[in-house]
Amino acid sequence: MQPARRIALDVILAVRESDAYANLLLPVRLQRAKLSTADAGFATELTYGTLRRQGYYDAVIALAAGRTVDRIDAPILDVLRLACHQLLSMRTAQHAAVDESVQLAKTVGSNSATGFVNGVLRTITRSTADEWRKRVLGDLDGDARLAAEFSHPLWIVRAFKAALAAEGRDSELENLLEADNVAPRVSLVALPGFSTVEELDAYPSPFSPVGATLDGGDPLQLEPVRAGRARVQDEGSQLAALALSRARPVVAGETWLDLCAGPGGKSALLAAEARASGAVLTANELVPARAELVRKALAVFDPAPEVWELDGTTIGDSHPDAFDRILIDAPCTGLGALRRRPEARWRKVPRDVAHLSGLQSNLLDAGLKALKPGGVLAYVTCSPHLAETKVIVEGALKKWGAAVERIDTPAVLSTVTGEPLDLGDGQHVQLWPHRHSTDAMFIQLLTKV
Ligand SMILES: C[S@@+](CC[C@H](N)C(=O)[O-])C[C@H]1O[C@@H](n2cnc3c(N)ncnc32)[C@H](O)[C@@H]1O
Repeated sequence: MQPARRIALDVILAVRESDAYANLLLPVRLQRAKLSTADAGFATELTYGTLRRQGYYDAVIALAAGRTVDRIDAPILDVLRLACHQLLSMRTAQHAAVDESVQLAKTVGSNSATGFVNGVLRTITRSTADEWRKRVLGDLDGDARLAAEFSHPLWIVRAFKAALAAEGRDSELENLLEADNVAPRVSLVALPGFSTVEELDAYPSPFSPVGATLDGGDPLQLEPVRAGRARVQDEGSQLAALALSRARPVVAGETWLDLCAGPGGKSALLAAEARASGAVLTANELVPARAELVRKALAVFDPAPEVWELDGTTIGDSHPDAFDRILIDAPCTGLGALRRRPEARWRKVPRDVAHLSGLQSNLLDAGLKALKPGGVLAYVTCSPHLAETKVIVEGALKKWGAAVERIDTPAVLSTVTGEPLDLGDGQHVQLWPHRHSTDAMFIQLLTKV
């Protein structure tokens, strides 16, 4: 049995059985197995592609098996999904995909399950990928058709549709869903004062002045990354941190707070910006294990910024009118980062939005209390869901009345980026994978009068 397929199946099993994150577990398994570059690439495509397109493959499997997928043993269903990806989306030879899948099924199921896998896969091989597509889409139309075709839960398709419509970009929904199914290239940040884009031997990113894009290869092989002078970071995240640090000139001695800092990516960039301008950053993270990651991310600084472990919703009472700049990179559904977290779309449920939006409102309210009059606060999410973005900001503006004002965030970012971002109307920034090749990051700068 090919080790690449075994690894892909193990990761997919762990994602389902123990809520593992594929993007964290897979690199560990690949490194341990010492696969060749080609085999590691094959395992990666198999794992991520299967997880992303799971909804679509389930529809194919249900048709081929003549039963709904909830009536198939979960590990056997995982084997079938893996095979579907090879048969319908990759150029794997059919006999290899079928035979190896049957071998995999033997390791996780009974003899009868092995026969079942063989039968279902033989049925799938009798039609082309295009014929299966036609069968799956059948007479579906509208959002349901897009959900099936691009393998997204229907509620997420509808949330994206509403967020695009709010910008008059209704016609871009297919492009957005498609972009979620393509693995992004690795994006790096060169921490100012510690590294440079030139040193990273990568292409300068189009928008972030401190960003670089790798064409391929393992970023951990780069010395600046290993030393913590440069980091893997989505370009949208870089722009969110820079929108705050460069919103206006820094006065030496300013106090900055990153309220929800774990695992520390934006804190590291803010700390570098603070160091260069004489400001003092404090990071805060509720979850102790994640606060440790923040300390690790900040270890390159001497002295390293303090890391607190407070509940951010209490910061307004414990530190009223205390900070010149505050970043609230709020806990969110992460719907804007689906291309980087292949299984995430199947884990989220609509009630997550309701729970998180309450927390987001409380964090924003606390942050505004902790902001000095005249200070700048950046409210950021890596989700474009309106209930986590504009609705939260509008709620805070309503509550605070004339005491809080929006800052024209697109205007601020236009002074930061190399290329114009081509944003919609309004004072917020909504980045999009299909337009900017970034996560769908939302950024709103606010000031307290
Ligand atoms: C979107 S992540 C932040 C990502 C981070 N800014 C970065 O760039 O690496 C949100 C973080 O908020 C933390 N969090 C959740 N509830 C919190 C609270 N009540 N107070 C402070 N942090 C909280 C989560 O544990 C999570 O680490």
